[in-house]
Amino acid sequence: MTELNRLNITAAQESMLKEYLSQLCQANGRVRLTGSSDPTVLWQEHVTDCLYLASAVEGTEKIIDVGTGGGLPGVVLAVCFPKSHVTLLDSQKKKAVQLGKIVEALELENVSVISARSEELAAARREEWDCAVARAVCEAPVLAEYLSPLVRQGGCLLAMKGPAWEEEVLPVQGKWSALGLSEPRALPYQLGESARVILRWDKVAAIDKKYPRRPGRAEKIGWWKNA
Ligand SMILES: C[S@@+](CC[C@H](N)C(=O)[O-])C[C@H]1O[C@@H](n2cnc3c(N)ncnc32)[C@H](O)[C@@H]1O
Repeated sequence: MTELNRLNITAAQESMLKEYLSQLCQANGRVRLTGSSDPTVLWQEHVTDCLYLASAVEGTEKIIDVGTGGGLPGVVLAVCFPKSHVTLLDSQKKKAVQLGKIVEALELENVSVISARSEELAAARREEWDCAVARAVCEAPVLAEYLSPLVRQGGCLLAMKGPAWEEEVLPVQGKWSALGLSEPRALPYQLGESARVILRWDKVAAIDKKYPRRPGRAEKIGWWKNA
């Protein structure tokens, strides 16, 4: 399999991302937005990681980052692609409030911050985005149920995953069409010592009207059990 490359950024983008990390560390003192508050660790393990995703979404107009927390990967994508519009979504209001302040301080005009669960947003703004991305939110099958109702037919879903990704997708093999999706494709890359992948599903058909289900149903009753 061909390895994914990290997106090359300009000096101006690098300096904006460093400013983002500085804002993130300050905000972390108010609300826990990310595990580490060390800018070097955040750069090496978080921003660098998201730059691999960036090479997979280049050219996409409307992106939504579901479960964005402190803005990862969405803020990195917004800095890399000023012509794209990036929606940052998190169910925790206190995180969204702090993230809104970071976005304002960075003067990022191509970003919206929304506090809601993905199921609520998808009910109101069904299949509106070209691409939905997520990092460290939940296992792939549940995540796909969150993301698919937000994405238009012809768009794609991208999930950043560690080495255990195969265990997550195996039980659902051959069933993804129930969510209007192709079988997932793994785009591998290496982050330091860690073998990682971006899982990509193409949205090949409109999703059934029963999705999104009510908030919380996706974790309780796996969609694939009846598919
Ligand atoms: C572990 S954090 C990951 C944050 C960030 N993506 C990162 O890589 O650092 C997961 C976030 O997903 C949010 N989340 C979980 N399920 C969600 C849903 N259905 N809709 C919106 N946000 C959700 C949580 O509130 C939490 O902030």
